[in-house]
Amino acid sequence: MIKYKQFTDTMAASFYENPDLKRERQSCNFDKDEITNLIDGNVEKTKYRRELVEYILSDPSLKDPIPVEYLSHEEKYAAELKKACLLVQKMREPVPKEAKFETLRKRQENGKPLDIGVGPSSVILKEGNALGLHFVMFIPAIIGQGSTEQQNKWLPRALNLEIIGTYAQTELGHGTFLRGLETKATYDPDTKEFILETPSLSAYKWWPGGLGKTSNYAVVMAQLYTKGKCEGIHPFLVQLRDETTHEPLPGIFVGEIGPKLGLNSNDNGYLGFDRVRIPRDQLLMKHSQVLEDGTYVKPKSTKLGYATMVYVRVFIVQDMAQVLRKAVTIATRYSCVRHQSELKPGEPEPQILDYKAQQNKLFPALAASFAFHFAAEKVWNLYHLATENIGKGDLQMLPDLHGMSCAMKALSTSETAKFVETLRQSCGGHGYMVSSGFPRLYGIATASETYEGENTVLWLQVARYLIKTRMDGSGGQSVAYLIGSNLPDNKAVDLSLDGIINLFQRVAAGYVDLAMKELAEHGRQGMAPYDAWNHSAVQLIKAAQAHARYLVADCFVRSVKEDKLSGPVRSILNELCEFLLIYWLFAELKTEHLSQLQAKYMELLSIIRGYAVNVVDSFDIRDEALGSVLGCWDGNAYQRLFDEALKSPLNRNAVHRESFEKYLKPLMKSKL
Ligand SMILES: CCCCCCCC/C=C\CCCCCCCCC/C=C/C(=O)SCCNC(=O)CCNC(=O)[C@H](O)C(C)(C)COP(=O)(O)OP(=O)(O)OC[C@H]1O[C@@H](n2cnc3c(N)ncnc32)[C@H](O)[C@@H]1OP(=O)(O)O
Ligand SMILES: Cc1cc2nc3c(=O)[nH]c(=O)nc-3n(C[C@H](O)[C@H](O)[C@H](O)COP(=O)(O)OP(=O)(O)OC[C@H]3O[C@@H](n4cnc5c(N)ncnc54)[C@H](O)[C@@H]3O)c2cc1C
Repeated sequence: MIKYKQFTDTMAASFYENPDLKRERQSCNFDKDEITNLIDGNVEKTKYRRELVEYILSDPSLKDPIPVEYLSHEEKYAAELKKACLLVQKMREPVPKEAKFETLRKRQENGKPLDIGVGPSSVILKEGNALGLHFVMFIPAIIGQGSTEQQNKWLPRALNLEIIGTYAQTELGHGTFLRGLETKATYDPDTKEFILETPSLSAYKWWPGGLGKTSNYAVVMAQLYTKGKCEGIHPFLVQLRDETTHEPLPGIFVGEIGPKLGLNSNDNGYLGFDRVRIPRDQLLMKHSQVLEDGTYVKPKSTKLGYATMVYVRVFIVQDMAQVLRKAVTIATRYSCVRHQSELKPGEPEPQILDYKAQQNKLFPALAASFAFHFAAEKVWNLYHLATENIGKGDLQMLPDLHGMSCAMKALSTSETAKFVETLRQSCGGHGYMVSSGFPRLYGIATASETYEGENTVLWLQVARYLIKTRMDGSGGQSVAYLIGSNLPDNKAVDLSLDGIINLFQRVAAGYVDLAMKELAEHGRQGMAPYDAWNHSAVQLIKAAQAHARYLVADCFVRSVKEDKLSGPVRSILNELCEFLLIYWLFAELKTEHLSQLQAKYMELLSIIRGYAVNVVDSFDIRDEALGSVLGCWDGNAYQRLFDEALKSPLNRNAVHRESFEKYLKPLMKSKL
């Protein structure tokens, strides 16, 4: 290892706490645990999560020997898969009898497995993991699409990881337009089997997570043909690889699609079929069936086959709140310890956190992390209620669930991606380092804008629901304000939270009406409805976005009003809520309202400045989980940046001998 002049000794560094951070923490005047518990769900859940994270992090076999970024594509996959498998094994073993793991042990003694979940697994699996799709889509697809018999047969094996699966829907030629998928499953009544076929290059499945090398099964979405008729896309449970040798089965062409912008430990894959036969009972038959003679039994709604996507859209909102909490923790702590430039002439360089322009970059993201947390809770509850009703044959809530999950998925992912980039910029040059943690978070946020429904496409689904509601009054609870007499009144702007929510409704309703006008105008000019829709897309998307902001804002306001909060935490959340609402309104309002809100916005910047560091501390993210040299709890950013740089293989020797001798030296010695 090459030498550098050392300024901090290692022992001293382990007791270090940056004085600026220390000062902020000493002036904390609220109970940080209250916010931690709020995010976890309750005190018991916090205790469980903390023990689980400690349990995972204290295992040396789950640590990365070197940062994964220095590994090759192949090594990255192998290293992260190894950790994922060891983690699953660890969760099955009895927890040692140590006081610090008491909650975990009791849980096991009560016959409850240790549930890894999103948060704890992401503590060590940060680059997208090959088993993720198995838990997030394969198992939910069996539950949501399989009959009771099918669930009894397949779920225990999947839950035990005797089989590992993915969700194979997207094809090279089609991702958004599901009716255009080409993979065929043709029923053969003689053998009582389906024959799976990939009829063209564009029909190859392309993208599914964990498909390339890891999965031996998949839920495959294919066009169902029976009795010579196409009945549309349906889910089939298909074995891809031999359960012992892991070799692909005959007629299966499977592989990995190569490096991506992020999530590179996940072996996203391709898949083709050459007349692969599967038994009839591997069509997942909860909602529709093919009888032995080939008779097709229709579902109550063709959209029930899309339910796995709805589930994951809901899941993603929760994931985005988590990504935002990490990104804003990094940027806020770093802004507290970083001093730059001159605020008052001749005075010492201030903390960059004191610049209003910097606060304007950080605090909207801080507030939004709470907004998406509450939105995720709400849409999660709605999902469970709607699914329960669907189970009883009542599909009434389906359109509202679809509208709400699309709106919240699209807003949470697009805002998170934008905020992560702004937060990266807020850390100047150091934010551009991989060791800052931002590139990984950006990789997740931008992928989420595309997967599980590309955002533009989801905005247009929301717009379709808004326009329909405005026209025939048929929509559910989330769009009730657009129906006839419920329309928000045009009273003067009132700056209470309820007043601002009323303003959000007015803005959204205004955009919906503008879009309707535009559609009608195109119609009058003789355009066909589908052409008019295409020509009005810009306005329609604006309406959908304003509606989504209203939905999330409304959730935030309602959650802040709940009486379980203490006075100090309630006022912090109240201020953050008001602040975000004003921030979002700035994007929508005309100048006459702006000056009223501008003063309030600037006042809130100063108030939030007072507690921002303590609020991000209360997110309670361990340094190992944050994965950022800039955002560590102790604020020792420069030392950590340096230590991380020294891990670069280029620093093993003072001279990179081979390239110097072979290329640099001859170049420098050669004459023109
Ligand atoms: C040790 C390891 C431990 C691991 C532990 C794991 C823990 C987790 C780890 C990490 C956490 C990470 C969290 C997130 C991970 C996520 C991973 C995701 C990976 C990605 C997967 C994918 O991308 S899968 C593929 C997704 N694809 C899509 O989403 C396609 C998008 N397209 C569509 O949805 C449809 O085609 C579209 C809706 C756009 C149009 O459909 P179409 O049939 O053409 O319908 P249309 O004519 O437009 O409308 C008709 C009618 O139907 C209504 N409708 C449409 N969709 C729905 C629906 N889903 N539900 C209800 N109704 C629907 C629509 O509104 C219309 O109604 P009417 O107006 O006619 O009334
Ligand atoms: C990291 C990652 C993981 C993924 N994992 C999986 C997985 O596990 N399983 C799986 O099946 N798939 C997976 N996918 C695929 C993903 O679901 C699709 O990429 C996504 O649904 C978008 O579809 P597409 O790629 O066909 O884009 P396209 O639909 O071709 O979009 C291209 C452009 O066309 C626009 N467009 C398309 N249709 C319309 C329209 N009607 N109106 C206006 N504009 C339109 C879009 O807005 C976009 O700008 C994954 C993708 C990524 C990036």
